[in-house]
Amino acid sequence: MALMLLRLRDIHKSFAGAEGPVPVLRGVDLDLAAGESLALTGESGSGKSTLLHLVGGLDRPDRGRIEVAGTEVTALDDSGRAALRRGTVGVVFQQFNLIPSLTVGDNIAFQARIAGRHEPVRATALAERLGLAPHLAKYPEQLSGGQQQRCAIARTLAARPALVLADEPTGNLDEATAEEVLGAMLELVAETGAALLMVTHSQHHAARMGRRLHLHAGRIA
Ligand SMILES: Nc1ncnc2c1ncn2[C@@H]1O[C@H](COP(=O)(O)OP(=O)(O)OP(=O)(O)O)[C@@H](O)[C@H]1O
Repeated sequence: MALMLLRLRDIHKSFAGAEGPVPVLRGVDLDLAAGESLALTGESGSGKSTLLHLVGGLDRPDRGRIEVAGTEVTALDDSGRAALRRGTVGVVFQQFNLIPSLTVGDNIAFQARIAGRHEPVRATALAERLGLAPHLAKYPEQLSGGQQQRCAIARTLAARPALVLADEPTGNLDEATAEEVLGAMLELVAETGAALLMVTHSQHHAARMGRRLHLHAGRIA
């Protein structure tokens, strides 16, 4: 049986509103096995990014249990969750969070170095695959938004995380480039046997993923 990389049980999350807590997630269950790719869709404000933040250990649920690769994230302290993000979970968020003082090449290698998995040959191949080879010596501010987005994707994948979380990773790209980058992501994730959980607004992109779940009214519809 494939290793279960992600298991969510009865996840609840509210945020403070003017008239008391506003529930965003109201009992989310989800399983994702190694090698699977899952598209998470749902209208704007339905809680997709919130769910990714909880899985990535960037925030805590009010209730429920999150397990990543057999580790109960909900039981970890801040440093435990940071260690999980260094070693096991790779995140590509809407904000690229590239390091301005590092070249594109060093940005790509950064996460892999921290995880102790930097392989220059792999990093170069990734850069070529994502159309970044001519830009490796540049700095992030010299790249277009789409190139920065691809750099953030390369940085995450270079570290070979077991679970990749991506929030609209192709949102800044034109349709043709988005298609290509999504294809590359799916192949690269499949190559390493990782699991991919990706938020997308594109039904077309969702259809290219192994499974699709829709978030509505705080639950998986
Ligand atoms: N830190 C926060 N504090 C207060 N409210 C928040 C916070 N984060 C998210 N919310 C609220 O929770 C709801 C869900 O937000 P979230 O960003 O998860 O939605 P989303 O489905 O990812 O939306 P989009 O598709 O527009 O990115 C929204 O109503 C948002 O205003």
